[in-house]
Amino acid sequence: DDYRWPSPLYDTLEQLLYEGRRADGSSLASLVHPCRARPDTNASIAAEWLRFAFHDMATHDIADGSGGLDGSIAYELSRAENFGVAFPSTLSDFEVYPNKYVSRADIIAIGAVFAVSTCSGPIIPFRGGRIDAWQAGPSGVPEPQQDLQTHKDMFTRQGFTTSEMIQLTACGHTMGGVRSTDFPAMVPPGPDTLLPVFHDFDTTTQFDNVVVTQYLDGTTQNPLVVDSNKTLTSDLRIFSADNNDTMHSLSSATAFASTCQNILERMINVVPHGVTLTNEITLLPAKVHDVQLTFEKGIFVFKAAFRLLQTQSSPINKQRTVKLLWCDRYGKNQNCNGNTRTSVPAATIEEDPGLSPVTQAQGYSFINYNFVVPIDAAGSISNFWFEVDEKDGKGPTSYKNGGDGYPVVQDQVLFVPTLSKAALVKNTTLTRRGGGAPITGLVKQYTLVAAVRSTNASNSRIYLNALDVAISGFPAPFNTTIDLQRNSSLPSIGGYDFYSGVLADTGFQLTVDINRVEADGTTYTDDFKQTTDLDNTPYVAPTNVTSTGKSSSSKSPAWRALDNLHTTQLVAGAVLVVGAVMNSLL
Ligand code: HEM
Repeated sequence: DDYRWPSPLYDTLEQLLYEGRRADGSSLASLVHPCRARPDTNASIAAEWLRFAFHDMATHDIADGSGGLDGSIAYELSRAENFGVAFPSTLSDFEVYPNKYVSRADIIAIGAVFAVSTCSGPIIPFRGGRIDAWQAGPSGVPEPQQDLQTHKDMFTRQGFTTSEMIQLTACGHTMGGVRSTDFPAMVPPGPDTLLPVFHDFDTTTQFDNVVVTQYLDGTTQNPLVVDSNKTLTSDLRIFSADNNDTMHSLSSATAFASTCQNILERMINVVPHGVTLTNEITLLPAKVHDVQLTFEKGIFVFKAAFRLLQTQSSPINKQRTVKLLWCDRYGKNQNCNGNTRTSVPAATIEEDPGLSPVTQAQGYSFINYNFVVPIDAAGSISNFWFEVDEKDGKGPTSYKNGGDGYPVVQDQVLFVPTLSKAALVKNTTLTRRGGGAPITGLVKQYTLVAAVRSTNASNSRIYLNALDVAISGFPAPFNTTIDLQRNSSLPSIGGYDFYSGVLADTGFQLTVDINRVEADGTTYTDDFKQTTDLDNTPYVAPTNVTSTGKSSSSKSPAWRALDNLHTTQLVAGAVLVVGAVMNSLL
């Protein structure tokens, strides 16, 4: 495998798929998992999500490359082919999840993967990289009153043969059913007309072959097969389109699962021409995440989380020790030429095995080792790695990112969440796209703070890009750039000055990239920072640091004094003092 950290696109997609949540913890998977019904209705959320993906895809034209899974369905809900309450509910389920690296179309695809696996179906391999259309596209989703030839032509246009049309429809119509609120002639409403009555496609709510076996043995109650109005029995026409050959081939549970896995994978990978999908996003056995060099309570800290897999069948090894190790970026210990720093986790977090249906179905859960360590600003940090010792006599295993460790790409400009904040304010400035009246109501006003390494900073431009694509109704992304100004109310610490800027946003997931451009054009970026917690970030105190390594004899007395300080453990409270001493030496 050629994965190397950081790979923000891969890392972000991997987290959403296998942890079920976006970076700030909001869980997409928990909306549907475990195979849930929508509160206050009888609807299967999994069925709604799977159908949503089909309807977004179904407009594809393989000849001209238009349409496909591109999120255009958000703008197509007024069409008869997309009618019913399920579509707006699903759209709002997905609303808060897209961001810089995950398109709404990728979320629709992951939604289909979750939907199938949470109801005990196969795991559909997932690739990311779909691109959102941000506007309505062509129409062309099948409707039940259309004749067989029309349906065959539509699936041919999408790139599927008759047999594949049968497979896809059977794999779709194994969950959920027809609802009275949408088709009252097929499904008579109950006494409460607002509460839909469902006639399910088969007698199970699971993703299974029962839809096929009940069709073949004549016991099916699928309204699209048995309704007395033969105009609406599209499943009967489709399932029997090749003398039931395809339906017979789907009758065993294993054949159904593997055929559906393949054909649904193809379905979610139907994208407009010109869109290139990533490689399959597979579960990383050891993953680094939530890495941040920053200031907390006046201390320069490095934070990193290390995620390991845990098989659900075996207990966590309580003897295991996990260490973070790192090298200084500057000074005599640069690149661990002298000392190597090390520390133990500030917190160990066992994750709920039900975090993502896909991970759970593979028999895994996660355990996270979260590190928070004080960093001597003068020495800073260049790269880090982990050592895991199971205490089984085999010695520690190193996790070095396939080589030289995990890089701390830069320390020149750093987001400082804990000095940043967000407040709800009355809107005065934001207007609608394309002009018109200002948006009424409250907007979130952010004050965002960056730490800037003081070296030559007066010649640099410090600015941030703020992006929010999770906006109600998806009118357009919020995308803005603001320059940050030196904030004199925040005194400099350890060779860093603080800069800040203010912006307002109506969306649900603002992320910022903080940039520093030097006079010679060199650019440093602290990429894709979340703004959910900011000054409410739960505080975890830094752990002690141990320094190991041989001391060279050819050092100045001042360096020896520092060595002593380091080997006797650099504690959180002492870091600023040390930083000051070393600054004066460098
Ligand atoms: C000619 C092809 C198809 C036609 C005419 C068709 C038609 C329908 C109709 C009329 C309903 C009932 C909707 C309602 O009551 O609001 C339905 C439900 C559903 N369809 Fe299809 N469908 C087709 C193909 C597919 C395919 C290919 C998939 C997915 C792979 C799919 C997935 C679903 C699901 C999961 C439901 C249940 C939704 C729920 O319970 O909320 N359908 N379909």
